[in-house]
Amino acid sequence: MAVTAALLRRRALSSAFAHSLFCHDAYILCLRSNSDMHSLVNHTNLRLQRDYHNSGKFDLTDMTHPYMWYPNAREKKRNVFLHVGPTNSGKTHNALKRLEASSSGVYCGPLRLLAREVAQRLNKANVRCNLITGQEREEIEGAKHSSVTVEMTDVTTEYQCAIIDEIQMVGCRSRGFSFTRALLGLCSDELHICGDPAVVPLIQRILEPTGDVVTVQYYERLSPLVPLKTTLGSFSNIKDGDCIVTFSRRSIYKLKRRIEREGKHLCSVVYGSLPPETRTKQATMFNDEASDLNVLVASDAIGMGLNLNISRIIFSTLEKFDGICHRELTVPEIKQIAGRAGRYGSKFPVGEVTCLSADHLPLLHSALKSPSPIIKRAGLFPTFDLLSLYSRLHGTDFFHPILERFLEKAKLSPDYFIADCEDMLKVAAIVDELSLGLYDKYLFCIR
Ligand SMILES: Nc1ncnc2c1ncn2[C@@H]1O[C@H](COP(=O)(O)OP(=O)(O)OP(=O)(O)O)[C@@H](O)[C@H]1O
Repeated sequence: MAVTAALLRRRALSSAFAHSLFCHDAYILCLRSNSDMHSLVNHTNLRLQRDYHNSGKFDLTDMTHPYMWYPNAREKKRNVFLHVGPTNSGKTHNALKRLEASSSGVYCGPLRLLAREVAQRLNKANVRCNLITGQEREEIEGAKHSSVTVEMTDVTTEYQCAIIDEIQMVGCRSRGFSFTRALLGLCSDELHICGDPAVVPLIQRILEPTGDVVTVQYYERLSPLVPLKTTLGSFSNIKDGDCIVTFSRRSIYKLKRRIEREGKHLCSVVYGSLPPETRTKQATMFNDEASDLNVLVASDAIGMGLNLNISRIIFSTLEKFDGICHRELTVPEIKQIAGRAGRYGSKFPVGEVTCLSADHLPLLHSALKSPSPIIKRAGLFPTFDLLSLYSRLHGTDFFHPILERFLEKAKLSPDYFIADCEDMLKVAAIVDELSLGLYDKYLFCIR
């Protein structure tokens, strides 16, 4: 009770404090009166530095030039290679070859499982490689390479070679900003970016003011992918190498039981909230010809980049709950998931795709034929430096009011959108109850 009362008192104090701070809108600063902030700015942000030198003022909420947030990267003229094409076209393979041959480097991917796959590949090729994700940290002595989930990208270390995989996720409303941060901030001589061709014009526009040299390489699919004219029909038609895709844990286990009841197959399961070791084990057992688990039931967690021995993808539905509402899968999502079938070099050189319900066949076929819609904007979120300066301007370490106010005032160029911060604001309200520094609060919110 006492703890709750203290927390409530603190929250009330925090909002009263925030209100008094924000009654007058003081986000245009004159730095001459604050040498401490001046030195912080000089060390952190070229844009602020330039505006300060021009006029003695800056607007902290001006996010129109995010490429200037990363002075280390801007000191380099990076050679950027955009590897774009359909799934299973060898984009990541070619980029990884460069990473393996480099003296230092980093792979930044969208999934823990993918980061693990790359770390294993490099270590197997005698290139020592750390694995760093939000949940795991496996450091290898003497390693000059790391494989990380994109949120863990280190924009302060210098690399010879860096990879950002599945760059089309730059347009994702909740995670896109981490891809933008890696894209603008990685301090690497060579930067390889892999993904869907729908993102090319946006990346070219975003990188235009950086001085980077951008080369685009287009790829073709290495093995055929055949959309079937008929549905699965009966569960007795399930065969080795099939992967049934569905979008809730409940239906994953329901389908697994349904298939195993036929008595012909045992199923591995892969979905996002499985602990990483379990997920890796399930994927490995499905890939292992000696294992009895020869059918996979999975969520869209298998959709990106993973190399699994899948012969046929069977969509149990083409709708999913995306955290806000039930909606139809998008064209890129359908193509991405379907593209897992018939991976080049796997046991099944030709991939097939179908679904359980005949009602879904027309959408499946048309999606596989359509180009992905062009991605027009990239996610953006203020750096810690900006929020830290903003909080010091307002003299508070309460993260929620700072973030809320900053986002309200933020100014962006047309190539960017501000990340969906609903969840971050919820986390900010909780971490404001704890005795943490602003940096820890920031990390809690963005990872
Ligand atoms: N030149 C090659 N030699 C041997 N194997 C290759 C070659 N190119 C690609 N592969 C293999 O083909 C499979 C698909 O390649 P890769 O993962 O690079 O495709 P991708 O275009 O990045 O696909 P996605 O977009 O689905 O991630 C991988 O198993 C990869 O190792």
